[in-house]
Amino acid sequence: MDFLEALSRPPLVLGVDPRPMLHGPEPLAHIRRYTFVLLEALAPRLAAAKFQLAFFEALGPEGMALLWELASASRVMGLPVIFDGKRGDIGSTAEAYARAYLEAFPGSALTVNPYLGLDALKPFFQAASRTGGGVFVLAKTSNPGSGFIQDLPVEGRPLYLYLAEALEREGEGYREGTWSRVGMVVGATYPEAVARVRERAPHAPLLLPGVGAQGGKPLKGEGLLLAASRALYYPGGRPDLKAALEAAEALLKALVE
Ligand SMILES: O=C(O)c1cc(=O)[nH]c(=O)n1[C@@H]1O[C@H](COP(=O)(O)O)[C@@H](O)[C@H]1O
Repeated sequence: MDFLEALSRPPLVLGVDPRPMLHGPEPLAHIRRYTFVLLEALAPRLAAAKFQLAFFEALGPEGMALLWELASASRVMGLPVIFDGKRGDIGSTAEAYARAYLEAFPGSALTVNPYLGLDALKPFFQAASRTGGGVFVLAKTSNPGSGFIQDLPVEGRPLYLYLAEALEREGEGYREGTWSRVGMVVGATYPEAVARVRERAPHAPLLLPGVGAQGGKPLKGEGLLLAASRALYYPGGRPDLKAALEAAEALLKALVE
């Protein structure tokens, strides 16, 4: 399955950011069961599942084994997998990150950090091209302090728009029809930034995290993938299958109608 097919699925992304303290005396076993059931129930209603690597890394080697298992299961269910790792390094190391998360682990797409420059992003784009995957480059992040660097003025516009223009140009070489494999992350907490990035980068899939727990509201539009982690995975602050399904339906209703 090509990652770009995610753009024609329902525009909701389930963030899987497991907190072991919420899962009782045998947290890994409970996280495995809960996530499997949730994925099975929601797979046809989602664009993708997004696994935040930090939460699995924090569980040690067993956490990484669980990540592999859950991501593989998602792919078997026909659900694209976004690994949220915000990776970025010099080109030769970026190649290893790309192999790790777009090939060795069954990722369809990976979030990456642009701080090192375009040469350091290229290995990710090339890997995505090889694997039928996607890359989401951080443009305007959802956190309150993202403007410290990302809003700095560059030739009359904020840095994140300068970046969006450069990535739209770069992404042209990785475009298949309407959509490029070079996407961007823009926080749903900054709807005006989403509109400005979309204007400058009409072919970039945009991943919009920050819905719910961070105060972001559902935003509709072509190529926008709305991501929620706590609001979907822990509605009411804890694992709750029924409430999670209801939360997904409510978000989908707001997105599709
Ligand atoms: O790349 C991301 O997914 C991301 C980018 C961003 O700007 N803000 C952001 O919150 N995220 C991730 O999206 C998830 C948000 O979690 P919730 O606030 O629980 O929905 C976390 O896994 C964050 O690491």
